[in-house]
Amino acid sequence: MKLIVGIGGMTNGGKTTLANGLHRSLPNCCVIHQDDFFKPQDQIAVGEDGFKQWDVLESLDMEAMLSTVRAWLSNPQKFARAHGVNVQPGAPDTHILLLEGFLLYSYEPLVDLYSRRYFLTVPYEECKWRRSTRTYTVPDPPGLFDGHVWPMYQKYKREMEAHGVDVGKSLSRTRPARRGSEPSLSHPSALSSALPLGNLEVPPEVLPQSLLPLIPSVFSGSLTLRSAASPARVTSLLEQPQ
Ligand SMILES: Nc1ncnc2c1ncn2[C@@H]1O[C@H](COP(=O)(O)OP(=O)(O)OP(=O)(O)O)[C@@H](O)[C@H]1O
Ligand SMILES: NC(=O)c1ccc[n+]([C@@H]2O[C@H](CO)[C@@H](O)[C@H]2O)c1
Repeated sequence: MKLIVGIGGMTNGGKTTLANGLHRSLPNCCVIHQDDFFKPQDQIAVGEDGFKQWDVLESLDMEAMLSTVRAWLSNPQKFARAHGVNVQPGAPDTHILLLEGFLLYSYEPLVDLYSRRYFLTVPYEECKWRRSTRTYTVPDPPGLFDGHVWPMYQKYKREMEAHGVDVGKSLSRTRPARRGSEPSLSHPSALSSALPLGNLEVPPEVLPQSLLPLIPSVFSGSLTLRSAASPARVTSLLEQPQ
């Protein structure tokens, strides 16, 4: 069985931290980071506002990202080996691909491939503060967060909601797969079924509390937290009733 899990959401919501933690904890698990598909700096348009438009879909080479996902789909074992992931001989024949990024659900060819979509958010103030502590390969110019990053986040989230892209739900009950979409996962109704993956031990600092109720429905087996404390600041669309 092949599972593609989206770890999406706003900038600095903790996506990379969570994806890397799950990647370390799960067997036969690969991760693809959307940030690795930014176009070169000289191809990033400058908007009327004077800012380089890093936070729009056109600034990412999404065709290249889709090709990488297709390579995994066509042969997850080979993909895992090529990316230094140990394929565990005793583990069940389940392969997981984590896609991590801030615009995961806005690119039509990918949107129906997910078995599960997560969307991590934190409040505006927390996001702005975290972002101010980060230095990207191209550092943020003054005013970028309020002038570009936050408005684009709101725009894409509104569009995602308008298109009915559900997050945090078993996708066998949500959008039907587009006919003829290639590649597709073999049996959508099987995607939300329990997977015998054995124990998943996740340190609390990488697992927001709000994700706890949902993780076991994707990754069965037992979920162990190494300590009782867990960051509580992460809020999420996941908390919407299903
Ligand atoms: N659960 C958490 N609780 C508190 N802080 C966290 C948590 N997860 C991540 N952080 C902190 O938030 C910041 C951003 O984390 P991370 O790089 O994982 O976010 P991201 O969503 O991948 O961001 P970006 O997409 O902009 O690269 C880091 O400083 C990290 O230490
Ligand atoms: N990774 C990069 O090259 C890069 C350069 C400039 C800005 N960013 C920011 O990354 C975030 C997504 O993780 C976006 O909000 C970009 O602004 C990334």
